[in-house]
Amino acid sequence: MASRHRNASPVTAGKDSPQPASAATSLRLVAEFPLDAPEAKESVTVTVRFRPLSSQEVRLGEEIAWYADGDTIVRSEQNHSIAYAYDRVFGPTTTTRHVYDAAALHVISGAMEGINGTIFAYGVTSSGKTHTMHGDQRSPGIIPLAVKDAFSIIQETPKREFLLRVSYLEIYNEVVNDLLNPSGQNLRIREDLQGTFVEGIKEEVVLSPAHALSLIAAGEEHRHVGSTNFNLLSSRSHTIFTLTIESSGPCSESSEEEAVTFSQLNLIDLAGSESSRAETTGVRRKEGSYINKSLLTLGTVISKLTDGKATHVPFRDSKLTRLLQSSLSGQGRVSLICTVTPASSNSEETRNTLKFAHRAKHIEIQVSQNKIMDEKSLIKKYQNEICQLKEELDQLKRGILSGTPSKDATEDNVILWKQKLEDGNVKLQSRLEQEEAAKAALLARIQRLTKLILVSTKATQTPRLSQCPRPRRRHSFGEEELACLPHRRRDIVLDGESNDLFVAMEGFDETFEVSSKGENKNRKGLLNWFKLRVYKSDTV
Ligand SMILES: Nc1ncnc2c1ncn2[C@@H]1O[C@H](COP(=O)(O)OP(=O)(O)OP(=O)(O)O)[C@@H](O)[C@H]1O
Repeated sequence: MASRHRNASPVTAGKDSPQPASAATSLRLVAEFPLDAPEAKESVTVTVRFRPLSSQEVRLGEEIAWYADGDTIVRSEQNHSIAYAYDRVFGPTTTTRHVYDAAALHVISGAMEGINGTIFAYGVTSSGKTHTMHGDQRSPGIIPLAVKDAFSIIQETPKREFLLRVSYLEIYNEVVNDLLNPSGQNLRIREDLQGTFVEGIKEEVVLSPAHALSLIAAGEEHRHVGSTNFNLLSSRSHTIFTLTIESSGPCSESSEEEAVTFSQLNLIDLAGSESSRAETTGVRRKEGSYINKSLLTLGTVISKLTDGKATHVPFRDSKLTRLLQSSLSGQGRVSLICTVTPASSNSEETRNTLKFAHRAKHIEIQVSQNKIMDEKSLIKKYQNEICQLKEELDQLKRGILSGTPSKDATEDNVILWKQKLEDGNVKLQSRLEQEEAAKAALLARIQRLTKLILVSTKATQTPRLSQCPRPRRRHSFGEEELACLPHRRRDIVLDGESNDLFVAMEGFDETFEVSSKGENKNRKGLLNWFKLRVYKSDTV
């Protein structure tokens, strides 16, 4: 698969400039799945995003220490010969949409085709990580933009069926907590042939962007956030939002052996690395030391991966690096967005971030499409069950019909049949009732399973849907678009039936109930705006 992003540009001169890339190490895990496409080598996409000086920094008379010199260079204001080069550098006025297009879009579209993807924001506290990953009402972040695009891609891909699941966790003081399930605390990280995973984490099948984002918003309620000297709403934990994508041809058309395409997209908002000036006492200091330790381990892992000689990479030294192991080992696309502040008071921290970013550029990754050949995939399980149930339903209907008089039945037969009933043939009556009940149960099961599988409505657009403007990636993430996405409703017509089935999003209202409870003062709440919109517009 062709690389869709730029390679590292050469670094400009300067005593502080990083050295040319050493031989990059690729420790790719062996994929369990057979691959039908040749693997392509890429490097991690590394971008740097400046935030503007805050009003407080302006008030304090802070000066600019680092600045974006064109599209790919970060330069020191004090010493112009010190400069670093990246795939892209975004100045303080760049919108998140712009960052998304350059740093995230290729990862999301790859994930929809079966290539694992990881995007993470790294930077000191208050440099703009959460602003970049989550965003706010005026400027949606990479997570909502990615979720929306994933559903748009499904809409643009007729003749393929998708199943999307999400999970959302935080690593707080080296403990993994499930943000979608408050009782899922201190979860264990396990390993199998496919890599590391969190045991017992809740995964929710999602039916629409609104559904997925309402789950994130609910999860945000549980995230650890606190006030520090530098940020009133500082993230005190790392969070990983995972979108698991399965897709395959439709059940009826796919042969038994057809593989399912499977991938995971990890969207990570790291807690900010903290300087010793950051404070503090008690809880905040403890949190800070855990955050720094895990980020230090991340830095060490990246150094080892890129120095070409390392025999041991200490993935196991922190929960964060353990969970990122397969991504950092080169399995799937990785995009690192380093957020920095131009402020002179943070000059040294910014330089450290820039060095970290530069090292990460030399990680080599292999891009390949994952396929599952067996029945492990959930989508295959559902598809097969739907086919089987439809067959059973057919048989049942044929059985019922054979027990009832046909149109062509002779008058004598009809009389005889009626006679039997009138004579109190209770057995036949109850068999009919039982079969009707079984038929209804089968139908209900088919409906429940079918609505979990997402398909493009392009081939079967109803007039109501086609009146809605088609979602386009370039639009802002508005209420109207969410309301008009096709995934809120799925019409299915079963053989011999003409049921127009409306999808009631099971669990959605319930989840929303939870997330729409009163405001949590501590919560960063950047997705709160979203919930309010959903509440108004998304009643299915
Ligand atoms: N690119 C930007 N444009 C405008 N405002 C920004 C930008 N980046 C960050 N900000 C603002 O700066 C403040 C701090 O940003 P944010 O909370 O995203 O930092 P953070 O890196 O996530 O911090 P922490 O690690 O402490 O959680 C917020 O008020 C945010 O709105």
